Amino acid sequence: MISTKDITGLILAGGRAQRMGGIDKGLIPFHGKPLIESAIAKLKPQVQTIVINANRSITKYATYGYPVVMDETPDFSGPLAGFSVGLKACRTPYLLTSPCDSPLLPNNLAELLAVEMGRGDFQLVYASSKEADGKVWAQPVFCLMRSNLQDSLDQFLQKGDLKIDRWFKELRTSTVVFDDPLVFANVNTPDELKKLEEVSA
Ligand SMILES: Nc1nc2c(ncn2[C@@H]2O[C@H](COP(=O)(O)OP(=O)(O)OP(=O)(O)O)[C@@H](O)[C@H]2O)c(=O)[nH]1
Ligand SMILES: [Mg+2]
Repeated sequence: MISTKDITGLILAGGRAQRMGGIDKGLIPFHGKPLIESAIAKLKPQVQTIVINANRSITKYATYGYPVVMDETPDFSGPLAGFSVGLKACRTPYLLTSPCDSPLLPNNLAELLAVEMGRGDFQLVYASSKEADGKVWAQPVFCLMRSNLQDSLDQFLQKGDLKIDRWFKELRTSTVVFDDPLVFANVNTPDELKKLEEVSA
């Protein structure tokens, strides 16, 4: 059984946030508090400790009391660059990832992904959401992986590939479908931020 103490939570706050006007998304207020505080509050009870991946505002992110790791590549090459430095900083057997811009992330994310991880010989289990129309969508930035995947990921990135789904295809993976699509709602634009505040008031 994988327990809370076996898991480090990695919050991905390293993107450019271009659709948000290029400001640092993790620090935008959501219900009056920086978005990242919602992610920290949701993840904290689910993991032993947290690591923040950011490429800007490092001093500000550091005030939350967790290690802040920057991408090793300076070109904003996507979330896998964050996974890579998160795996290097991880001191537990498992790493759970979540973006900084999904403030309603599931309270049972770690629990359900860990149960699935224990059901088979999997290396990584990612979340999927069931939308109102019944369609199932992969939510690959919400995933639980074995922390020994560092070499696999670095070899993949060295090939020049950045696509998360192509890395997953190299691994033994499974998924867990969450029925409430709202828990993965993410804010990419000021308008989406406003709408999500309204529905989660
Ligand atoms: N470490 C790292 N994380 C990234 C990078 N690009 C995106 N992410 C993270 O991946 C998650 C999903 O990315 P997006 O929703 O596209 O966020 P974004 O790239 O900041 O926003 P846009 O520039 O508008 O696409 C977010 O948590 C981002 O912080 C990157 O180059 N490096
Ligand atoms: Mg992006």
